Amino acid sequence: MDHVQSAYQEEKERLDRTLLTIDEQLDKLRNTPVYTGHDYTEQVLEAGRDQQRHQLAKSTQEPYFGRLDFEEKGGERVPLYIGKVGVGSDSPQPLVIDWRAPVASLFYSFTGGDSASYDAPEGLIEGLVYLKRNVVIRQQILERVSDTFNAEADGPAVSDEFLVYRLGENKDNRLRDIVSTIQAEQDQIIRAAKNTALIIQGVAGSGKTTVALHRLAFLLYQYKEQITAEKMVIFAPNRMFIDYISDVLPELGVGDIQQSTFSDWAARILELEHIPQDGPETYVHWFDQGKDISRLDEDLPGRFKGSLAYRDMIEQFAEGLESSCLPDGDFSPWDGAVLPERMIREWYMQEYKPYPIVMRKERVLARIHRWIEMELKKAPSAAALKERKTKASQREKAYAKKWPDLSALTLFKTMMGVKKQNGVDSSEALEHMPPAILKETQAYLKKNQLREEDLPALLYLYTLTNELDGNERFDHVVIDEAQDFSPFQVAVLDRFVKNHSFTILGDLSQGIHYYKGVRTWDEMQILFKPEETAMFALTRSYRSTMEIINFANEILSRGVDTDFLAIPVFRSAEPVRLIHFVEEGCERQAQILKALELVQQGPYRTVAVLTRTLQAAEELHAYLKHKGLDPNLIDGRTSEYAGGLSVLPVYLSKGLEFDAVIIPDVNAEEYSSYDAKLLYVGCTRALHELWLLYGDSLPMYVPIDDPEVAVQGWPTPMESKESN
Ligand SMILES: Nc1ncnc2c1ncn2[C@@H]1O[C@H](COP(=O)(O)OP(=O)(O)OP(=O)(O)O)[C@@H](O)[C@H]1O
Repeated sequence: MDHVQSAYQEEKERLDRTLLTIDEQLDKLRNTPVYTGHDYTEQVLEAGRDQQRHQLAKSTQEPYFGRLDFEEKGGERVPLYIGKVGVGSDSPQPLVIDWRAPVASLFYSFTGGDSASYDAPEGLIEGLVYLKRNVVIRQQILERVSDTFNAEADGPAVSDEFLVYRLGENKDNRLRDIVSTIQAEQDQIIRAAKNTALIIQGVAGSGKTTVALHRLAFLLYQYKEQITAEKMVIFAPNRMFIDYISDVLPELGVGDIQQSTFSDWAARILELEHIPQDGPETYVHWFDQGKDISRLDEDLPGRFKGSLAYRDMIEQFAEGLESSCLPDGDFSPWDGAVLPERMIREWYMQEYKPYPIVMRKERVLARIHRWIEMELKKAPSAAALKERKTKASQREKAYAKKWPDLSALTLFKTMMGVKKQNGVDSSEALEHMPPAILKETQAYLKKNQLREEDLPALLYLYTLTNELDGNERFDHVVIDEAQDFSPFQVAVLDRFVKNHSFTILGDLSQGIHYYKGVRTWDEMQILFKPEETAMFALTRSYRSTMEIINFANEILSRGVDTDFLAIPVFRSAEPVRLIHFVEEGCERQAQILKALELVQQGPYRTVAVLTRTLQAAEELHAYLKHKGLDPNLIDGRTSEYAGGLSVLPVYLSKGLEFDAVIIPDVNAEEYSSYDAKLLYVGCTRALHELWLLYGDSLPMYVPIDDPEVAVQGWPTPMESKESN
């Protein structure tokens, strides 16, 4: 029997034994009567049994995915089986170890060599690794056994073979977990300590979103006593993206973590009736009209309203509120009774000083109410009492109205000079506003409109004037696509999260929303003290083939000055294809259809056509439908991702991935010299195959001259056959 066969046999026997033991454990649990009484200890025990029942039922289909043979210094060599869920046993060695347990980190961090170590609660544990093995089990059937390290057979290196096999698979319409192939650079981020603002620059396809989701699952396991799922949140760029990633956490056995867009969350906190959210109109404005972005920068409303200078301006305005809130004059509930201003001021400025201003206002008004009630007791007759009560009620209401309305929205309008409020002066703050931005903001505020870019300011005003309650505070915040977030947004979120516990992930090379977001990570890092933050880089791209990554890298290095080029995993497939085609009307669409039909002959489950504009996507979608295909249009309003064939503008493809991608209209006219990043984003969406169709003039950053990275022309019939 050769090595592969004997390894398979060995694992098959071990799997049979494991499944049997899990069955026995499950039987035992199922035969234990469910406790329904009122005894608290028994209830806790029952909850534990219930969770165990669930976990065992889950692990019985695919109990583990990896094996690591480890010999702890001074101990014996033992095989450790690693799965999504830990399973105990009668012996000290668990049957299956949870992938998040300290010892399981060896499975991911070990990159070959003579010795290995991992951090355990009791300190650093050292030893030797003999074997690292991947096992694929599907519905209790052992499908594949693959050794990525075998000290006795292959020598010192860990091979990528299993990873490449996994990456070569076609994707369905959801992001998946990667527990069986987490790479060392990713594991380091997943297991990083909780109370740090981690900032991760990761190239396209380096697993940022995936790593963030695994990190949440890890944190919940590692800090189960300190944090809860409901108080963790992942901010994603849009609702469709949330749908796209929504399977990963349940696959990892984790529920209840909030997944939201910043706008949805902000609107909830601020109790806004309408959610100000960038939609198709905003995108068409910024993306479809080919802007010369060299002229734009700090004067962009999104950039200014995301800056720390703007935050400071708001802070200054909020500080001024303290002195302008209290109405002038004594309070008199009826003629002859007076509560002197001096008294009210003392309550407001001294007794209630420690509280935020909204609470101070509430407390002062409540105190005045109590004072009125005391005074009423002194009324000489029932008739006088009645009369005083009526008067007091009117005057109390009138007095309350003399205080400014401190809701965040009204304060914002006041600050912008659109609403007048007693004594509140915003002139000093407004001196810092660029006049054009102020004018534009005033114009839409007058129409009772708000924009997404105003949400950080509103939230900041809210946090400066209110006390956040426990339910509003997060244990951990993940920001995905963070290059499109502003420093001010992060500064605001920092007030909502405990201990700066952030995972902030993004890719500056994909910063296509140039009208907002950051240009360097320093813009965010300066929000934290050096000991509160750490920076990581993910440099390998796992999504796309070598051919696609090399091609996309060329676009980036020719079109943008960048330090962030992706390193591909050694996975080779079809060359990138550049096709010169006729651009006119129907002919153009017919050729896109032809490309699509050729690509769809491949074994792909998800294919996308990425157009330059929304209008082009709508037209192509209609055409393909008319031709009997079943495409899904993604237009910026879509909240579910259906997979299959998608048609969408290239700027909406960020974060998504498809087995094959076709990008039509790659012309210098459509993709100006400022759009290299946009095209880079489009190209890096493809896992296995990428076609670009162009008319007369390709943008100068597209590498047409390098046969190493792309071939030209339609595939010959021979090539089509070979590729299938
Ligand atoms: N260690 C890994 N093993 C297997 N697949 C991986 C691994 N890391 C990432 N992937 C896969 O690579 C693809 C890209 O992952 P993901 O979308 O999380 O990357 P990203 O960095 O967020 O990408 P982008 O910034 O381009 O949107 C996914 O299909 C993911 O499953």
